[in-house]
Amino acid sequence: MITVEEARKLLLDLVTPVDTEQVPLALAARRVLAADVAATRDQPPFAASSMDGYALKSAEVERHAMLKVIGEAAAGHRYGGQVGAGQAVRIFTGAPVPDGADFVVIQEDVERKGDLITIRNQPGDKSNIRPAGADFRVGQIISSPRILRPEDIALLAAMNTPVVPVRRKPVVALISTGDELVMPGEEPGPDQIIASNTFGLKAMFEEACAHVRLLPIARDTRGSLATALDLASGADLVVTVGGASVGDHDLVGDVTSGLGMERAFYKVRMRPGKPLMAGRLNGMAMVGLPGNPVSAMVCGHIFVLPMLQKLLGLNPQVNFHRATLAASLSANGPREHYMRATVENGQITAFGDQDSSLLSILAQANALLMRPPDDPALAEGNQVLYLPL
Ligand SMILES: Nc1nc2c(c(=O)[nH]1)N[C@H]1C(S)=C(S)[C@@H](COP(=O)(O)OP(=O)(O)OC[C@H]3O[C@@H](n4cnc5c(N)ncnc54)[C@H](O)[C@@H]3O)O[C@H]1N2
Ligand code: MOO
Repeated sequence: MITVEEARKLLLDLVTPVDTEQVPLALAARRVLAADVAATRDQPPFAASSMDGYALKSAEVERHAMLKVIGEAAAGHRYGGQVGAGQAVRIFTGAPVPDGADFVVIQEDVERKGDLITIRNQPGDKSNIRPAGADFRVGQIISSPRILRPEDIALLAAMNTPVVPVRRKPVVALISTGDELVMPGEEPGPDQIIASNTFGLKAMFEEACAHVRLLPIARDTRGSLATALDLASGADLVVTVGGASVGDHDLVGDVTSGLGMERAFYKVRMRPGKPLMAGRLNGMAMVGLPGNPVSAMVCGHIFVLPMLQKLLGLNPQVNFHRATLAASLSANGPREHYMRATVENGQITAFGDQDSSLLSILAQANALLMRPPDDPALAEGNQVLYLPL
């Protein structure tokens, strides 16, 4: 059996970055920027007032000075003239500072009567002027690749970028397998349960910027599975859930082999998630996840998310954090173990029952505590690694 690290490497070898597309800025949030974007203007494009007040010459700023107001500059409407000695221009936040002025006295420090102002309080040294280009200059770059956050979107907008080059969303076809499954909302028969994995995985992959095609549940027959796999064609990645183990009704391995899959590996030294398989099927990367609900979700985090990152042109990574054990742990077996756990204030506690069918415990967890293979028993207070959920 191969290690988690080896499996991840083989999985990443199955995918290459998808092509790019142009999307309107308003639809670019959470997409992956595919090329550097350069500012096409300076911001602000002119020296601008940062306060409401009066623009004048700094040399004339002193308590009791009296100046004549000769005009007004508002945001979007500059004052076209020149500010001379003894003169001031009424100015508002965001307005271009008129020629001749190099200081803005805030209106709270001024008393106005008609066209005359008197500086009542000594203004500080701050000029209240933002120089042209203070925020960014023409040519300043937003570098790719990056997932566009609302903060990046605001900057792209300010740089006057109405259309943004992003990676197309990788298409993931998701197939649940099993006679026991019905869709949420359907009436399950007495021996049936509700398909949960595909919905959890769909949410996970969509959060990672994939376009997910949820295909009909494949029944435990070769024909049904082959039909579902056929419906997957055209996807960048096909993910099956269940039917990966050794039981008589676990058909994914057989059926994909029959369809010509070049298998990359089967089985990983990991818990949960041992019966994981992967390969290349009809030009698509194919991952067969184990059916146990927690196994499928954990494998989604550990293996499929890095594949999506690579498809999106990002550097694939699984970022472990460190925490202190709040309760002791018994020795680990030979498989790398991902334990559902809660982290609070740097203290981590694994749940007592780690059965891979227990979604209710997964939903309470906010971390997967990682135990390396053959890790010895650990006392409270030891440092461990975990993945935040
Ligand atoms: N003799 C052995 N039996 C099993 C082994 C083994 O090594 N030898 N491995 C166990 C491990 S570990 C896992 S994990 C499971 C994986 O089995 P499959 O991938 O074949 O999954 P299924 O048998 O189809 O289902 C397992 C379990 O999960 C439920 N399931 C499946 N799909 C869904 C879904 N979409 N939503 C909700 N629940 C789902 C299914 O009903 C089963 O209860 O094999 C062990 N057995
Ligand atoms: O790997 Mo199974 O995923 O241990 O439950």
